[in-house]
Amino acid sequence: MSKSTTLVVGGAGYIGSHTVRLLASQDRDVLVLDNLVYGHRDALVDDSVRFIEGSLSDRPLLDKIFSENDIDVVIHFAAFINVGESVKDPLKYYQNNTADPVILLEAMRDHGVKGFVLSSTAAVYGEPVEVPIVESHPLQPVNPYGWSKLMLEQILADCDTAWGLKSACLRYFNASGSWGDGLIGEAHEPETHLIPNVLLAIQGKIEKMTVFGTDYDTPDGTCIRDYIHVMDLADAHAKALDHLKGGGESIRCNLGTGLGVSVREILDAAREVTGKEVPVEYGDRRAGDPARLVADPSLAKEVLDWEASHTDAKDMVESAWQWMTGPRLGQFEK
Ligand SMILES: NC(=O)c1ccc[n+]([C@@H]2O[C@H](COP(=O)([O-])OP(=O)(O)OC[C@H]3O[C@@H](n4cnc5c(N)ncnc54)[C@H](O)[C@@H]3O)[C@@H](O)[C@H]2O)c1
Ligand SMILES: O=c1ccn([C@@H]2O[C@H](COP(=O)(O)OP(=O)(O)O[C@H]3O[C@H](CO)[C@@H](O)[C@H](O)[C@H]3O)[C@@H](O)[C@H]2O)c(=O)[nH]1
Repeated sequence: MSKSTTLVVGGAGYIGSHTVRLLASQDRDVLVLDNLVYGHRDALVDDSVRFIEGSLSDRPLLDKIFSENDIDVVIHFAAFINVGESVKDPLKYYQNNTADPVILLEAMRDHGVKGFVLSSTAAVYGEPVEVPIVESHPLQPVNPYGWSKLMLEQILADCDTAWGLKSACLRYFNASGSWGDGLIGEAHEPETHLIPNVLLAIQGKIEKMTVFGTDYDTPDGTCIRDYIHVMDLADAHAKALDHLKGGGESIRCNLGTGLGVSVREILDAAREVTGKEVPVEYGDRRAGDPARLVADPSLAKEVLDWEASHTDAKDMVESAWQWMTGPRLGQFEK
């Protein structure tokens, strides 16, 4: 297998920085492009990783990058990720998550780069008609964020037909946890995700966390999600990279544990891990939240020989807590 360069777009973000660190630890040549709108330069902890600050829509910059490097696969993490914001400001999402990546794809086509790994999402399925969710489940997103990703999946399929672009669309469920040494972890601003908000409330960094809805048709009335450890996601990207470098066909698969965990179960896990009470209030449902999102992860096992190694919700919470109490206290400087 050749040691060509992997371009990681959005590699200074949460999932990207963990994947970049894993790839670097495997002695792979990695170049990160990130405009740092939400990412952190400090999240790239390996000196061997080259970094360029810039946007995926900057065609002259892309031409320079593809001309000067022997890039065979692009891993594309860069996107806006806030579902609620996508409902209020859909064009922001369609521009950055769907339209701008077309510029990246045009540059790839023109420079003969034919491998693409996409951060897709469980949001492409919308309100599930059957759980666990298999990849053949109807694709009916219920928000612009989900549509922005689904449209990009379709664009990738069309590029395969037209010029042989091979893609791996990885539909993540709920990313969580950290590298584990406190140097990198989840640092979204604003933070909307459940596990970090629970831990921020425990630390007193936010006054309290709100449970969005207790009247769902689930055993304890709160929403059920499939929490997948960020290191398992990173591992799946390494495997997807090998799949594409080895001449594999385009694939689309779920990345989850296959296990559903409720919001209340996350609160219990947080109490157990930290030994502290969670300052919590019980509020209304958040618009657009399906009651249950749980992956059937068998296809990923079949096509990538990948499966989650962390399956206990307590592990995910403990790992997030390690980041928030580690040397950087859950914060990047820049
Ligand atoms: N976090 C989750 O639970 C989750 C679940 C499913 C899918 N995803 C997808 O995974 C990907 C990564 O998510 P994350 O949680 O790491 O988000 P993140 O915001 O931490 O990372 C995204 C990175 O992309 C960069 N970026 C955004 N637009 C850019 C542009 N135009 N040019 C260059 N860089 C740009 C940001 O600066 C940031 O560093 C996203 O595509 C997201 O939709 C995330
Ligand atoms: O302060 C909070 C935050 C969340 N929740 C609930 O916790 C669950 C998980 O929410 P969150 O952590 O915000 O993740 P999701 O909304 O499930 O979305 C994540 O997971 C999806 C895939 O399942 C991806 O598409 C999204 O990008 C990613 O943000 C949901 O039931 C929320 O209602 C709360 O009760 N209180």
